Amino acid sequence: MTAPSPTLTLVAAIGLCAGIATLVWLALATLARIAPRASLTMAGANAAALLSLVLRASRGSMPGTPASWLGDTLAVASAALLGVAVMAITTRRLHWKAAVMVVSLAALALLALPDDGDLRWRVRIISAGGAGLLLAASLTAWRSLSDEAKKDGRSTLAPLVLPLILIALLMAVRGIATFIAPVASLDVHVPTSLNLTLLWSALTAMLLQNTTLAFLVLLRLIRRIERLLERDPLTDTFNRRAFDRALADAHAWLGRGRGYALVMIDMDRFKQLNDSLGHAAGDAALRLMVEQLRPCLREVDRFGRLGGEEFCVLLPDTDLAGAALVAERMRALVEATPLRWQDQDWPLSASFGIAEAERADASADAVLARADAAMYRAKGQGRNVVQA
Ligand SMILES: Nc1nc2c(ncn2[C@@H]2O[C@H](COP(=O)(O)OP(=O)(O)OP(=O)(O)O)[C@@H](O)[C@H]2O)c(=O)[nH]1
Repeated sequence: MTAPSPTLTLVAAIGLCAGIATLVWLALATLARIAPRASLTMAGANAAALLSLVLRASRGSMPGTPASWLGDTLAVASAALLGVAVMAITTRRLHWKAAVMVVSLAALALLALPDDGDLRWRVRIISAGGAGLLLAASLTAWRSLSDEAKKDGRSTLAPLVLPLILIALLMAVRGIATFIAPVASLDVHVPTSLNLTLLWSALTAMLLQNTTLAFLVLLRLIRRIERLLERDPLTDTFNRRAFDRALADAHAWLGRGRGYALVMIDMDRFKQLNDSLGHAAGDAALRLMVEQLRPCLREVDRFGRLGGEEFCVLLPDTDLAGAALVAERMRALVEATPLRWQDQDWPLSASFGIAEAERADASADAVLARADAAMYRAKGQGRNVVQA
């Protein structure tokens, strides 16, 4: 009995990985319902890779048949689906259009090629289409993850897409190799050292792309759970626990020379609004106020809901004068934007209290108490004012 050729063994290993990955992603999408759209797309990417491998491996026995063309097209489709899955996980949207367009163009180009045994243009089309789509998807994912991290004030997950950029580069290298390597060696069945290297790279890429995507799905789930634990569901501001943690962190920096200020915000005559228009209108007013005030804040600022209609903004590296400016801008904005409810305008206003952290403050609670006292002074002065 003769030993199987090393290239065939590697092709079988890649196929096995693609088959197992298809089943795992299908189970994630349908049984566990974890990131179902992205998981289903990943199942599609692996299934397309497996089918493409089988069809392209049998090219020798059925040259020039539709099966051979389908195998090449599926190779591009697999990379396209991988790109769509990456973007689905990172941007939470399915970007199909560019993928469908590139795969269709590649399919047409592959159809137009003469079947004379010269694989150079086939490999170039597959490499260019696959590498281009995957690179574009990875860069979009990178941008989306970076933007999200800036918004949430967390470290970015963007480097997680680096393995996918590497895979896109490997695909490009495969295309470039067609300009250098002898024509006869482009058939992967021929066990040249170039083909063995390419097949090992493809096996690594197959494992890498699935583990990278699984990692992204997992981290996204963790981030979502963290977000649920630290956000107020009505206004999407920090809840009391998360705000207290941010405040304690800011206070710890005070000893190292980085100050901060607080702006306490309390809506005026909110009970009256609730009693007159109903609780739903009260909720809408809280959401409206938060939406209005968000543009006043920097990425480093923290907006928290302390309870009911009371909010607090933490302004790092800010003194009392800076906090007064921000608070006055906020006060004017709330006053200028009435709540539109059932075709009627209900005027809104809020009272503001500001305080700057001082080295003598033993804890953040002392600063919070000063801002709270200032806010109550604002209420006492007839509301809709800023007090220090
Ligand atoms: N709609 C709505 N109302 C809430 C929420 N949380 C607290 N409230 C209501 O907010 C009202 C707060 O009333 P008060 O503390 O008397 O304050 P106020 O009417 O704004 O009076 P001043 O602060 O003195 O101007 C209460 O009626 C609470 O029931 C909420 O999440 N949604």
